[in-house]
Amino acid sequence: MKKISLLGATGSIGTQTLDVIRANQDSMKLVAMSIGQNIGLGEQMIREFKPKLVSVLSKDARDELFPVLPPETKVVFGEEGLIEVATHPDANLLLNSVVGSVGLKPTLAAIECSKTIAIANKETLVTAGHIVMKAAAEKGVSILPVDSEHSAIFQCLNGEKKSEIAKIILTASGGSFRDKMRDELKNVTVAEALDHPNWSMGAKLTVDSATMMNKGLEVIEAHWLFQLPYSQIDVILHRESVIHSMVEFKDTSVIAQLGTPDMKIPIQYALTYPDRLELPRTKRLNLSEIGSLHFAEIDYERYRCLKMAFQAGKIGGTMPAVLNAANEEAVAAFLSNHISFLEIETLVEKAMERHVTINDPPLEAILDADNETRNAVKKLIQ
Ligand SMILES: NC(=O)C1=CN([C@@H]2O[C@H](COP(=O)(O)OP(=O)(O)OC[C@H]3O[C@@H](n4cnc5c(N)ncnc54)[C@H](OP(=O)(O)O)[C@@H]3O)[C@@H](O)[C@H]2O)C=CC1
Ligand SMILES: CC(=O)[C@@H](O)[C@H](O)COP(=O)(O)O
Ligand SMILES: [Mn+2]
Repeated sequence: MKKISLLGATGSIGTQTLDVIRANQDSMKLVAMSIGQNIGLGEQMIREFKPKLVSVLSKDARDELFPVLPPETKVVFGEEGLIEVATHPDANLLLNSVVGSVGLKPTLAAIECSKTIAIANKETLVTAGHIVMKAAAEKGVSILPVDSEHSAIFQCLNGEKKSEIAKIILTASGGSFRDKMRDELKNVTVAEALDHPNWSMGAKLTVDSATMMNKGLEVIEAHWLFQLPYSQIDVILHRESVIHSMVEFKDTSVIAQLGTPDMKIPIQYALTYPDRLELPRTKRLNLSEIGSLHFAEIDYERYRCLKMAFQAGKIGGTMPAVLNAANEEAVAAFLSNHISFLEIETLVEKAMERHVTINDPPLEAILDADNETRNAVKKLIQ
């Protein structure tokens, strides 16, 4: 039985994870979960899945939720609450689908308690991949990818030798503005940015997809998950999001993983690995219906966030945490209409320029870099 702690239950990945658990109650059980501010949806979920422990964003939210819940549900809050959910003694697997670098500490705490990690929260590996992977290796804990590209590569690598990989190739849809020239991006709106051509996802990730910072975060995530240098990680534009990523081997052979753009596929695979279960309500891939698949080279001047992410990854140390923190603040400011779309990349660039990298940083140095960067970016926005 998979006994699951779920962080970010009310989000896009969280709700789809609960769909998978609901359909597989004979082999999966929700033990603990966290929500943010969506108390209404959280309450419905608690009534349906009856987790023993729930974490909410704030003490006020806990006080609002606590009286309406069954007495056997324990409600906690804040950063400590996320850690309590991630380390619940009855759980054997953490699915981390909270958004942002707030996901890092709970992941590390769960590894310490020897839980299997199904990781959707890409910011965990972007900010502290070296610490997370080392801790997981020491504890003998598996880190199973949920992100569609990383799940694809994980599936392509099944049984293959790492020494025989030439490169991994992440596919990128190009996001909401892929058919616009760079100077057409000056006045784009939040609503336009949130209109992703292929995937339905949370707001932050949908904007990241439009700037291609998402692909940049995924490049860094792949570097840590598959322990490959950046010279062996490539990105290609692929409009349809049908090929979720590929691996090219030394002998030029390429293995790709395909499927309809439905996150329930990689979520369920992470929860059932190494087995595969039926996924009844997901549309089967019909290539003759799709007709043709398209590919194009990335223009790194058009997608400067992707270029900066490669730079941050290669610099290493605290720089990826700075890239990520600046991006989180800038995207939040764009979503609340305080800055324009193109200012996102300008703010990330300024944050990277002002930062003096600390190599092989301990966790405290990463958290400091994250915090300092957020303050600096907030000042630039005022
Ligand atoms: N959506 C997708 O298809 C994919 C997502 N991912 C990654 O998975 C993660 C989640 O993405 P997604 O589901 O789209 O995001 P959503 O914005 O849809 O959901 C985020 C979840 O985190 C909660 N949350 C937000 N901020 C905080 C906080 N400060 N403390 C505690 N909880 C918080 C939200 O609570 P509430 O809503 O209640 O406020 C919600 O439950 C991201 O890292 C993303 O990059 C990776 C691949 C695909
Ligand atoms: C579904 C998923 O994994 C997202 O992270 C996806 O990668 C977004 O697609 P693009 O960033 O390619 O637009
Ligand atoms: Mn992805």
